[in-house]
Formats: sequence, C-alpha cells, structure tokens
Amino acid sequence: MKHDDAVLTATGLSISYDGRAVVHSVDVALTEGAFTVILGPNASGKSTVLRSLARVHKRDDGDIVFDGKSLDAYGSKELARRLGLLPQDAVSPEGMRVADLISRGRHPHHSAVQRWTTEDDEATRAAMAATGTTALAQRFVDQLSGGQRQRVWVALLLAQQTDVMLLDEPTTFLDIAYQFELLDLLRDLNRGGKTVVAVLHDLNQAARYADQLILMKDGEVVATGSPSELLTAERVHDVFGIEAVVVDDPVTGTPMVVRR
Ligand SMILES: Nc1ncnc2c1ncn2[C@@H]1O[C@H](COP(=O)(O)OP(=O)(O)OP(=O)(O)O)[C@@H](O)[C@H]1O
Repeated sequence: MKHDDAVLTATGLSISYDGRAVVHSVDVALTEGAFTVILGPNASGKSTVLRSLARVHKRDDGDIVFDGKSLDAYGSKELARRLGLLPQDAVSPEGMRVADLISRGRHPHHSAVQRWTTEDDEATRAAMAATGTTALAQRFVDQLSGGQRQRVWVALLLAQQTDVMLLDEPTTFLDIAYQFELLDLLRDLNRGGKTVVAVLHDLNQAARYADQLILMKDGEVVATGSPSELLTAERVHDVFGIEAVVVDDPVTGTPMVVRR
C-alpha cells in the first residue's frame, strides 16, 4: 500500500492470539499530520491493530513502514521518541506517585548517563498543565479516580513528545467535560503538527474531531475516509447493527448519528 502523505502504513497486517487469528490482512495508512479515529464494534480488532502499529504486539504477517523505514528497523528508544501509545489497559507500578509516572515519558530522551534536564522539566510541566494533573503530582497513581488516572496516562504520553500519538480509548472514564477537553487538546496538538490516532466509541465525537476515519469490523477494515464520506445510515447499520438517521451536527455541520 503506497500513500505519499502517509507517515505510517501497514500492508497485509495479520495478527493472532495463541494461534487464533483476530486481524485478517488489513491495510492501514495514517496520514501525516492528520487526526485519525478508528471506530468499530467491540472485539473488532481496533486495540490489536493499534498495539501492533506501536510494535507492542507482534504481527504474524504484513509490513509496517514508519516514516520510510520498516518499523522493525527502529531501536526501541528511537521508536519511543517518535511514536507513543496510550494503551487501553495501562497499569501503573504500585506505590508510584503521579509526577514519577509522568516523568517516565522522558526516558526515551535520555542516554544511559544523561541527567534530567530543564527540557525534561519543561516537557513534564507542560504535560501536567495541559491535562490538569499538576495538583495531583504528589498523589499515588493507584489512589486516583479512574478519570484522574486516565489524565495522568495522557500526560505521560504528552511528556514523551512524539510526532505520532496513538491513543486507545483515551476518553474512557472521563466525564463529558473532560472528554471534550481532551479531544480539544488532541486537536490542538494535531494542529501543531502531531499525527494523532485515537480509538473512540462515540461516533459523533469521532465525526467532529477526525479528518480520517478507519472503520473496522470482525478483524477487517471495512472502510476508510472522511467522516462525511463514511458515516451514512446504511454503513452505521452494517457495522454497528443499529437503525439510525444521519443529520448535520447543528454546531459543526459534521455528520451526527441519531438512533431511531
Ligand atoms: N490478550 C488477548 N488474548 C487473547 N485474545 C485477545 C487478547 N486481546 C484481545 N483478544 C481478542 O482479539 C479480538 C480483538 O480484540 P481487540 O481488543 O483488538 O478489539 P477492540 O476492537 O479493541 O475491542 P473493544 O472495543 O472491546 O476494546 C477479540 O476477539 C478479543 O477477544
């Protein structure tokens, strides 16, 4: 699969767990500088694809090319400086304070002998400010609410300062205000040049924020395109099995899916 404006492409990507195939020869092209949202029903393979794109999960087959070079050719620190993943099931080490967890986002930027620098300070401070976690700095991560913890994980990813950010259901646990705040933040980062890829479940949020949607079902990519191209009543029915009408969002004009 060749896309001149893609920063990360996967071709013929197949992935399994313990011999059970769950992703079947999919092609994915993530446009550089775009905000891409992966949508699909539960168990359709979204997280598995995302983890594989971040080289966290091994693929059985397929080529992944990141910025002109095979993903496999990157050293782990080199890759972590350029591409970051917020997993769906991030678990923090027990007894760790928020500031310490977020500072881990700076590790890929350090050599074996390098000390903490003012740049590291600046990156972590900015990440905490952007995610509203500054006041939580000395709290233990395992004693936070689900939403607070989620914002801490996002802060870690921000502190990592990668060109490409992959986020698996980043709005989980967040109240509606924080959901939009986080999506606004991701959009700002995206407009500042970062390539953002997020798995979301809310079709209308996806339609508002995404330049590009990747629609998955049963371990396959069923369609890729802009929200207005993709979100039709017929496709929503085919992929999610619900009867809906698609109208224009009265605020943004993007497609808005309303269940009948
Ligand atoms: N660690 C694992 N071991 C075995 N099977 C797994 C594992 N993780 C996921 N699977 C299976 O792989 C398939 C795809 O799962 P995946 O988590 O990628 O889907 P998803 O689209 O992200 O789902 P959801 O919206 O529920 O998060 C599912 O059938 C799931 O049961």
